[in-house]
Amino acid sequence: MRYAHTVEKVRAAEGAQMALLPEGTLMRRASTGLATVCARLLGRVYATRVLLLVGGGDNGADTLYAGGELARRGARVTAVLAGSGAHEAALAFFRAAGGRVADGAGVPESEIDLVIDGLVGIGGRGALREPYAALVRALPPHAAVIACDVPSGVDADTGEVGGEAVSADVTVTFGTLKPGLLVDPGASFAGLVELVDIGLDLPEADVVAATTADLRPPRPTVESDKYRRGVVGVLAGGDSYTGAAVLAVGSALHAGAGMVRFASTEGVVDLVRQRWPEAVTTVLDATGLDRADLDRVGRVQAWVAGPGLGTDARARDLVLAALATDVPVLVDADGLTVLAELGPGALDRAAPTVLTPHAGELARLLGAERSDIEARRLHHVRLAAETFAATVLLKGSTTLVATRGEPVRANLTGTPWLAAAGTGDVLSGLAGTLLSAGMPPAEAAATAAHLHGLAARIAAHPDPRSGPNPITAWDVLTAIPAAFRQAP
Ligand SMILES: NC(=O)C1=CN([C@@H]2O[C@H](COP(=O)(O)OP(=O)(O)OC[C@H]3O[C@@H](n4cnc5c(N)ncnc54)[C@H](O)[C@@H]3O)[C@@H](O)[C@H]2O)[C@@H](O)CC1
Ligand SMILES: [K+]
Repeated sequence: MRYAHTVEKVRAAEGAQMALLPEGTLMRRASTGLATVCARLLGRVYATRVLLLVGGGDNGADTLYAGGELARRGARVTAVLAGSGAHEAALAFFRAAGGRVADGAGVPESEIDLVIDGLVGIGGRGALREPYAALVRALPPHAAVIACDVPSGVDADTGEVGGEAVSADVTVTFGTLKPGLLVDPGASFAGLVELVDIGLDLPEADVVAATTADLRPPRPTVESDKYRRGVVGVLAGGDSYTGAAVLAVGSALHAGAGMVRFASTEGVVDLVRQRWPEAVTTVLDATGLDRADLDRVGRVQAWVAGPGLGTDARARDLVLAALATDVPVLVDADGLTVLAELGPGALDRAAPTVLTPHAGELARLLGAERSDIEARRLHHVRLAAETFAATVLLKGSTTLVATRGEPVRANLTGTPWLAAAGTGDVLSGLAGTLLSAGMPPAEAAATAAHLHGLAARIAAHPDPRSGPNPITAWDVLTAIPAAFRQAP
């Protein structure tokens, strides 16, 4: 598991440690950790050319100490002092180790093997100001970049990027991850995140991210029968869209459902039955549906409502019927459009509800601009979980899952190829199956996102010796069992 804490919690934990330790101990732990990762990335330190971007705060100080350690090992290290002042002791250490300070305030025009970004860390506020922003723009495009603690320009608490930001290959972060390293857009600037333990004693995390080793997908035991393993009901498809139903049902089947019950209009039921004879299907009327109709479909342990459902009266009736049951309900796609019209009051129910919007759907649910959702993903996913009293899975390059009173879960798997039609239907079938197996809603949603991202990677990158290939939602669906094999 990876844990991220807000700046406030980090500062409190640092303060508590600093009161116990000789002055400068934490900074030396941090900078030695940073130098170690830099040396590893360089391979051979001697005679390499390293450029430091040094801000006026302690982030710059860490960078000067790390640069000094590299200079001692024979690297040619040049520091650009970008702030109005620099940490005196760190600068003295750097010079004594053989480090050079650049004459001008710009990026020197020499060859560079590695840039260490120490402009701002957790003390950064708002968009990068000049001259810092100009330095970031002037960085050579092909140099490897290691960010100290946080890529400068990324808000450590939120991942928001208000202007110029350093695009790092690796971020070496201290004590704990910061939420902005796990949440987009910040996460996409952080590259690989390496944690240096500086001995902080931290409270509960604000954002967490599971590794594949942390996954605990439900597995059948000798006592399991199809009912106890989980029966998932799928309400999907309509006159306009039929593929979504086929994908959601197929995904639920591949994710290990004991049984998938599917209900829709006759044409869609025919299609699903042809493709998935394993599914148990029911034809429902097009009008006047309510909870009694769902009872007729049969007992389920969770409902998935929405993929390809349309947004007409029938869709609304079906969503409301599912919400009127006493089992967990996942609302996706068209179901979310229907829900945006019904409002949060429709989710006043005892059993858990999971919503799986992309940024556009969440914008409709919250009455916000899509661009604002994308710029402030952490804020909006939390707001949605509060407003709708539901578990909210916000899709995107890093998917987030929020539930009231719990840390937000960030997903680390996936591939840009996943941005393809139908992959959302696959995710909802998968998450619905995990819900029906009895997983708590946030864990079911996060585990589904993780497996979905793994399946996409397996499909897009079947051979590690060659590059990735485009994928369809169908490829993701059929790779779900392979994704399960990677979990412990
Ligand atoms: N506090 C501690 O005990 C430790 C701190 N450490 C390091 O210290 C860093 C925090 O240091 P500071 O609190 O000094 O803060 P930073 O060094 O992160 O940033 C503060 C400086 O950046 C400037 N600044 C803030 N926002 C800016 C913007 N948008 N544009 C331009 N300049 C901006 C401020 O004016 C100030 O000079 C951590 O990120 C980490 O690197 C580590 O050494 C571990 C121990
Ligand atoms: K930095």
